[in-house]
Amino acid sequence: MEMYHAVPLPTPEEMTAWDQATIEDFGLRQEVLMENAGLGAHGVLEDSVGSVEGLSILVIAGSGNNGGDAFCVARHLANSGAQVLVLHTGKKKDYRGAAAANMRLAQKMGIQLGHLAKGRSLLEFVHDFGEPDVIVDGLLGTGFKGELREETQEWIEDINIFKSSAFILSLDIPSGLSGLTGEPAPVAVMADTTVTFEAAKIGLAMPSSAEFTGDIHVCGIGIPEFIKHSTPATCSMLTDGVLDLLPAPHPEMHKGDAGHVLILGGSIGLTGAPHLAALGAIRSGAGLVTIGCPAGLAQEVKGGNPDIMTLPLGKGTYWNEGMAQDLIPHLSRFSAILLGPGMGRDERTLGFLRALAELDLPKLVVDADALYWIAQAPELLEHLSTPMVLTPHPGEAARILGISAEDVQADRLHAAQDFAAQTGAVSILKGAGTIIALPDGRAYVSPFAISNLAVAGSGDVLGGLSTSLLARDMELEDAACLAVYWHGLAGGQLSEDFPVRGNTASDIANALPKALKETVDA
Ligand SMILES: NC(=O)C1=CN([C@@H]2O[C@H](COP(=O)(O)OP(=O)(O)OC[C@H]3O[C@@H](n4cnc5c(N)ncnc54)[C@H](O)[C@@H]3O)[C@@H](O)[C@H]2O)[C@@H](O)CC1
Ligand SMILES: Nc1ncnc2c1ncn2[C@@H]1O[C@H](COP(=O)(O)OP(=O)(O)O)[C@@H](O)[C@H]1O
Ligand SMILES: [K+]
Repeated sequence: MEMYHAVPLPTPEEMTAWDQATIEDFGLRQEVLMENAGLGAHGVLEDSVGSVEGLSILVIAGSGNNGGDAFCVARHLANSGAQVLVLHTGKKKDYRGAAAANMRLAQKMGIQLGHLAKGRSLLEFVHDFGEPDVIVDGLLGTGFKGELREETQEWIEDINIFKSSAFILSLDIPSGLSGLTGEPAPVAVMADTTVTFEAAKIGLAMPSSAEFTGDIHVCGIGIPEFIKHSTPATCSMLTDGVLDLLPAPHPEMHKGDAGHVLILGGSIGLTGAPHLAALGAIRSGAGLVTIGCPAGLAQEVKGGNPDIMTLPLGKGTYWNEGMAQDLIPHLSRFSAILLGPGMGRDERTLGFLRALAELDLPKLVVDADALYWIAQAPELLEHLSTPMVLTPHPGEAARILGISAEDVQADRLHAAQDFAAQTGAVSILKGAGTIIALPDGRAYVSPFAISNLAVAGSGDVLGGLSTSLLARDMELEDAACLAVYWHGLAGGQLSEDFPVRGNTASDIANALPKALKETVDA
């Protein structure tokens, strides 16, 4: 997929590599990058709070380059007429490079400095300086890893005391937040606005960071595009550019042009799941949609919906090995298969899946109980040799990875990447900030965190939607990205109509076509 459908989300390491290449290979000095960062942050602050003239601004400068940015912003704030106190956590003699240069310039301008040394509290300084109108947080940037040192944790807690009375601007990232996982370690500054330099770091795209970052502004600092392209970030955030991938309908098309989706799922008590998946496929424009299920459940699965066809398999109400044989004469009619919604956990189902895996299948989306069976019988994956998209929620991913769902959630990006590497399939790790991970390590993050999508059957709709895109001959990666984004847009629309939730999964399916009304050119 072309990268203009997504914006880069570098890891802290990748960002450092861009900085280094810019400074060392390209020859743009670090002072220039820092100046751009400082000026940009000053601009973002004035856009947020208006003129800073006469405001009391407390600037916290850590001992690394994030602190250097802070000294630089302090200079521009003082130039704009603010009353500035910079509290620096490093000793003056310990600053290095561009940070040291900016510290000296701030000093030359006569800006008031205070040494926030280990054992000292930020509150002592506030006592003398007065309550700040604004706090600029340049304590820690992307150079921070691991757990916060005790004194740093206390300083962060002190900054947060002013959350309700002062405007807090974090430079690059709220201090204490991991640029990789978006998790506090264990506390982080609660900013009103974060100005992040050149590109949002991957951690800032994780939903867990939202309560700390406030609004995020990305401010270019002059890293040349060719450097970003020659060492691209492994992760990126999907944008609505991904909607351009949707094949445009043709006035003279016939239903066969839009693919025939087969959904294999349904079991006693779980007949709604394949039905909802069918709605997801129909509402995203599949030409034909058929549910294949145990014959005894076909009527229930169809649920009286004339838009859904059924392919009754076998005789009873359970999946079994023989049904794979029943399927053979029909397989050539289908352009893509969704495997698993509501398929159930009866032992005989595994026999069906084993026999199915030996057949020549079209492209597959594997979800729900099919993922459960893959965790029980991992060799299924090797036998299913067709191109596949796997769509686990954190519990399903955990079962296949052999870790807990909490472990998955604690570092969703790595879990998604491990899952894709282990299964060799394009993988959609569902949940707020859904991640699409590819076996080569690349990953896309969805910008949507929307509680209206957190309803039973929402994943089935996504499964049907993903399969309908595959059925239209989209590449796996493109189909997965578009499906996740489109599902998110539908959720966004529902959040306007149902502000306190209460929508159903069918509502999500039904919202799909209209969700594109504003964004796709007719
Ligand atoms: N490298 C560059 O060329 C540029 C860097 N920039 C800024 O520089 C930042 C990265 O700078 P650095 O790599 O110097 O790192 P940081 O300034 O983010 O952090 C390094 C400092 O954090 C302290 N630290 C590390 N782990 C800690 C822990 N567990 N508990 C408490 N303190 C800890 C260290 O003592 C060290 O002094 C970016 O976030 C950005 O703000 C910008 O100025 C743009 C250019
Ligand atoms: N808070 C949220 N923000 C964005 N998407 C969400 C959120 N909660 C759930 N979702 C999405 O809703 C769907 C839920 O799927 P899943 O967990 O498989 O449920 P089910 O099996 O009931 O359909 C997934 O696409 C998931 O990404
Ligand atoms: K910071």
